[in-house]
Amino acid sequence: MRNERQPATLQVQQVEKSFGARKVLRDVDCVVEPGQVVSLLGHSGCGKTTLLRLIAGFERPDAGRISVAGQLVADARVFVAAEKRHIGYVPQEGALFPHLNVYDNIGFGLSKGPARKRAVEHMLELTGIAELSALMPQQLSGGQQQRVALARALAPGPRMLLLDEPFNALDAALRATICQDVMALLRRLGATVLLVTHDQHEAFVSSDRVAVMRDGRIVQFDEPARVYRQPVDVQTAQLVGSAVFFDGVLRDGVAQTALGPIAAANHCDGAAAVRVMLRHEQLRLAEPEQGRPARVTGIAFHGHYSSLTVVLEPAPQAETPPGMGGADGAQDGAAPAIEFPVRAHYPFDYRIGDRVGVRVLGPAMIYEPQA
Ligand SMILES: Nc1ncnc2c1ncn2[C@@H]1O[C@H](COP(=O)(O)OP(=O)(O)OP(=O)(O)O)[C@@H](O)[C@H]1O
Repeated sequence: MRNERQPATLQVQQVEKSFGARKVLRDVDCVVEPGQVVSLLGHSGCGKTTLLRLIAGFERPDAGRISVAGQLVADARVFVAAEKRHIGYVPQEGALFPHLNVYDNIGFGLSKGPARKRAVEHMLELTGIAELSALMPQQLSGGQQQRVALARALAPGPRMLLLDEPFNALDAALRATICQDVMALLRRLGATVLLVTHDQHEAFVSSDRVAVMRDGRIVQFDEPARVYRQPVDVQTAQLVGSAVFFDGVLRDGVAQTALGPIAAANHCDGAAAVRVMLRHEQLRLAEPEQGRPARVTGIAFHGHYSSLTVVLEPAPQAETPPGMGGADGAQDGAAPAIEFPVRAHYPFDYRIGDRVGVRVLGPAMIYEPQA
């Protein structure tokens, strides 16, 4: 950060928050280490902004504790005001002061004097917007406004930065570039950052850890790769990427499925009916004799890949896990046909009706069937 304040640890312990009868945060725990970037990822309404506002000091928790750099800032008795927490906050869509130019927006929270001038000029330089300094917010593009909002939050030298869906208002192409630039800048500064997003790609590329939120709880707090490969439950698996699910029977760490035996990526005890999750990239197309034989029943073009719907050919005497099957149902001594999409990358030359083989790469995540 610009001044001598060191990036801080954030500790959130058993925090609860309700608005009227509606419980918005339940037993929220997380620790963000100094200089770490952590994303809060979840569907709309799961409580992401509320958690950020509690940390910033705009709301009081009903229960639990929040500490910044080892200092208690909120619990049942203590409440340190937002301006005393030294936390930078970039709200959704920047929220610049419309009557102030860029220079004065950035300097808004600083006392007048040479130090303010130095800080604003440094921020203009750092965020690459020096030439915009005299312009009014309405004269700026969405991306430029985001940079000003970031410069304003960084100018007082906060010990932590909270970003609430800062790239939401930008179109897709600009969003990726601005996100990359801003996160690279924050990395150079060594800032502790909490980033709210509902875009899993943004969370993965930006963060050291991802906190997956659902119904006011953090259901998983992990490195991005673990969240993607070993999501704690089916909903988290679906939130962070596309997947194919099968029924199976688990025995000794191996799931018996219509695709054949698949090793379990997570620990499971005993033998049981289970739900098996494979990421799309774990399913590969091959010659029929080099994989589980199937037939192509549909092709959807997506640009850099095409999605082929395939129906597994009934396997004679296959060990059919309970509940597994498609519309055809089981025939005597044969597994039922089941249908799912497989991605084919360019170049490819598949047609509807082609016979293919389906191969599985790597282990699968195994869940309770009712999950
Ligand atoms: N001040 C408030 N008064 C009453 N209800 C509120 C208040 N703030 C938030 N809520 C409710 O709390 C729930 C969580 O809201 P929050 O803004 O934290 O969700 P979010 O995950 O950030 O959603 P989004 O991604 O849409 O911004 C919502 O149902 C919202 O209506």
